[in-house]
Amino acid sequence: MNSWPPVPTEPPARHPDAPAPDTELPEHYAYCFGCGSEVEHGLHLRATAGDDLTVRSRFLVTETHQGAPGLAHGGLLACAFDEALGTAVGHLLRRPAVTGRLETDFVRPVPVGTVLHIDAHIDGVAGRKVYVSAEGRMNSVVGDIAVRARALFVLVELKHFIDHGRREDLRKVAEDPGLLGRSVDLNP
Ligand SMILES: CCCCCCCC(=O)SCCNC(=O)CCNC(=O)[C@H](O)C(C)(C)COP(=O)(O)OP(=O)(O)OC[C@H]1O[C@@H](n2cnc3c(N)ncnc32)[C@H](O)[C@@H]1OP(=O)(O)O
Repeated sequence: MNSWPPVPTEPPARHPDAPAPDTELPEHYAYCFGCGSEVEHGLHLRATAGDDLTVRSRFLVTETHQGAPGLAHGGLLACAFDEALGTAVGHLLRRPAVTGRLETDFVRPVPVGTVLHIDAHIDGVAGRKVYVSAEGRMNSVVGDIAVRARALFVLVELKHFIDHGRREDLRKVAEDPGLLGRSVDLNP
């Protein structure tokens, strides 16, 4: 395996206002496919702040997440890891960021009905680049590893979302700010 992080990094610092360990984290956007409560067949990931630079997420694989009969779709598993890794960056650093690169190793098939326990860890920061990794275990925090993932998130300004987001969705959020879970500082 290639070395990780792939470039020299600084040790990341947990933001002083990051949620305390064991805090249940709110969804970051009600219409997010990964965590949003308004997306009927979304992934509905739930996450808890861990110690230091970690976040622990749970994802129940349902029959709407199948790729082969009775088995989770790999792309949806990648989505769950994108969400879990992004949640760690958002809540622990409290800075807006987007996924620049995501790699996944699918180690075991994941049957419908499995709860994946995803432990994400911020590994290093280099300028705007944040390197994060995670392991997903089957049905328990000490279960067999089913998926491993590593990602680069890139810190962005809020302007990124305003410039690129669809107008009608931005308007909806402006009218009902409660749709955003406020994981990050909007005026850092
Ligand atoms: C709580 C929140 C949970 C959220 C979970 C879900 C997260 C998501 O799914 S986000 C949506 C998916 N991602 C996107 O839409 C991002 C689309 N891409 C972009 O907007 C841009 O390419 C973006 C912002 C990543 C980078 O663009 P830009 O701001 O111009 O910066 P740029 O200079 O190109 O890159 C910054 C650094 O990252 C590096 N980088 C960017 N992309 C990559 C990549 N794919 N691989 C390796 N390095 C990369 C660049 O080389 C550069 O490095 P350096 O600083 O050493 O020169």
